[in-house]
Amino acid sequence: MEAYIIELKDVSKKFAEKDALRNISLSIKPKEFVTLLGPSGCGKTTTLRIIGGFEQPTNGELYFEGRRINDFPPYQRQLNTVFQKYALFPHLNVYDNIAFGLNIKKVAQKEIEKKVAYMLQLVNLEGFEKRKIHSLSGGQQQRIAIARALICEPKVLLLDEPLGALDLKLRKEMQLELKKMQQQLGITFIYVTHDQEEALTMSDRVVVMSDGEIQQIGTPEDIYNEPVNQFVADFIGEGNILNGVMLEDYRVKFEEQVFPCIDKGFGKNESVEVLVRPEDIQVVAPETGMLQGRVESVVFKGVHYEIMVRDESGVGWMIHSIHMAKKGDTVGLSILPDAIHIMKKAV
Ligand SMILES: Nc1ncnc2c1ncn2[C@@H]1O[C@H](COP(=O)(O)OP(=O)(O)OP(=O)(O)O)[C@@H](O)[C@H]1O
Repeated sequence: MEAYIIELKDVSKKFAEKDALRNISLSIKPKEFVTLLGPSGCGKTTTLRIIGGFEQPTNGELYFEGRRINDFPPYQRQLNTVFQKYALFPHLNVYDNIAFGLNIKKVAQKEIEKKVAYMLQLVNLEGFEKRKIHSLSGGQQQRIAIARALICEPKVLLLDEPLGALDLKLRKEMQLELKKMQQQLGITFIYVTHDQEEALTMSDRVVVMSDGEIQQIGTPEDIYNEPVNQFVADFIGEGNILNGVMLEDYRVKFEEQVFPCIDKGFGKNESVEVLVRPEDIQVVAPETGMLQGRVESVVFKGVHYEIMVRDESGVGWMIHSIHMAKKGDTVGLSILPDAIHIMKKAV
């Protein structure tokens, strides 16, 4: 078996004068759950459409199990797509919608019955065979769309914001269900979303994109804990980012406690960005803190308090803590060296 099921090599896409994608290279392994994540307009859908064969790259190569497929039409690629809008046939019932692809292929009716039953069980809608599409909720319709896409057993399923139209609670439920389905079937999923939490919850690897380029590819832990630049740090979760810090100043500022993390290939006089996540800062007594400051605000967020502290040099710090603090109090802030992430400064 090929090491990669899908490979994009230096893929670019121009629409008129607009660069929608610039030199995208991406290798996806069989059975991986890979998510393309980024803000609106960054090129996620264009990447997916190029993989699906609905769009031709302006430059670059596309491989499926090691074979170049640039010139293959969509129906000759062993993949299928689920869109945000379910695109079901309103005049057919649930059974006929799911069976559609197999009917086209003239598969025996007995076989189709068995497979539709399995699919309905997989998407948790047993007994829905005869239901009309318009009588289903949004979540149910999307499950049918997923069943319809999976019944032909594609090797790769492309999903373009498939949960975008659902409310938050249902979305979260479906995230877990989709992940379970993907593991059960052993199919490669390439998933598009602009929701960072969704990407972190579901993916084996996340591809963070901005403005037609890949910023970082990594496991959810990698991109959360070790973002390579300010864009990724900002987009994934919340963080305190100190801009343009000189490592020398920074060492002095944190009283040498952070010296170990300077050994990461950055020069001592290099200007860098420093990221500290809000949950990695502890509010302590003023005399024991690395920094001292005044509490500016405290907001209860359900699982934690969001505390804003302005330090003596005027830098504002956001802290997530399970302990309350009092507005106006002078406090100390303590940060473990491992929680201080140094990133390349944006050019
Ligand atoms: N058919 C097209 N003609 C011209 N420009 C296009 C076309 N399709 C996409 N674009 C442009 O290419 C860029 C990338 O679009 P794309 O739809 O891939 O982004 P996206 O990250 O999926 O955004 P969203 O989350 O809003 O769907 C955008 O600037 C978009 O306007």
